[in-house]
Amino acid sequence: MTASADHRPVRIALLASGTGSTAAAIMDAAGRSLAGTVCLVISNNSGSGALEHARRRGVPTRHLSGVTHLDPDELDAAMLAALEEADADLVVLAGYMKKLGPRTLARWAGEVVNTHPALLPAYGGVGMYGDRVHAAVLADGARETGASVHVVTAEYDEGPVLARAVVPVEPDDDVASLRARVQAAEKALLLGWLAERCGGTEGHSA
Ligand SMILES: Nc1nc2c(c(=O)[nH]1)N[C@@H](CN(C=O)c1ccc(C(=O)N[C@@H](CCC(=O)O)C(=O)O)cc1)CN2
Ligand SMILES: NCC(=O)N[C@@H]1O[C@H](COP(=O)([O-])[O-])[C@@H](O)[C@H]1O
Repeated sequence: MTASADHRPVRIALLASGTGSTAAAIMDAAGRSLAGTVCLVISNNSGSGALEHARRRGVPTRHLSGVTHLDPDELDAAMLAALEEADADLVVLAGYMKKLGPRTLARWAGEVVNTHPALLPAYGGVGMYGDRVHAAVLADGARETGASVHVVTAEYDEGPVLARAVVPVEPDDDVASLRARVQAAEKALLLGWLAERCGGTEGHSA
């Protein structure tokens, strides 16, 4: 399916915790190579680069976290309300470091996706995020790693994998060089999947 049922551009909400380079890539593609629109960017980190990228592009933002809502159930309800208000069709976790709650998952069942910087199920689950993933790959002496786009379910990284890209590990890699190579492949993979989901020109092979 490309546009949503009423043939409007797919409304994409982004959740991100940190630098926001993935979120920025999606915002830059929206309305150009990607037939979708970014309707909201939410972060648990009020100082995140993701929120700054959104503000510079005139995209609405929200800071929702354990600081704004001490009770996890209230945070989940606030997340649901913010996404409903934004009329989101699709929710993309683009470097979001907190567990998405059950109310939000139930409302967008199957329409919440995450990008993970490894070939799931390898190097996934609790504690597996950001540079910790790349460090574990290097510590194991793995010859290849990659990126995965998967459906978000109740527990971390357990949902069905929708797309994956294999990335070689070079003998002289450190965390920074491996991160750079994986994140380049990850953005291409995610934008390609989004183009197939929403309509667009950046097709990809799974
Ligand atoms: N309900 C779900 N929520 C989230 C998922 C998911 O699959 N289901 N994926 C994560 C993204 N992620 C990996 O892709 C991931 C993020 C964070 C963690 C983790 O261990 N987090 C720590 C806290 C880290 C922090 O506070 O900075 C923890 O929970 O102890 C694992 C995997 C996003 N949400
Ligand atoms: N387990 C989740 C996880 O590790 N997500 C990773 O966080 C990075 C965010 O980078 P960005 O803030 O520059 O987009 C991305 O590489 C993403 O795969």
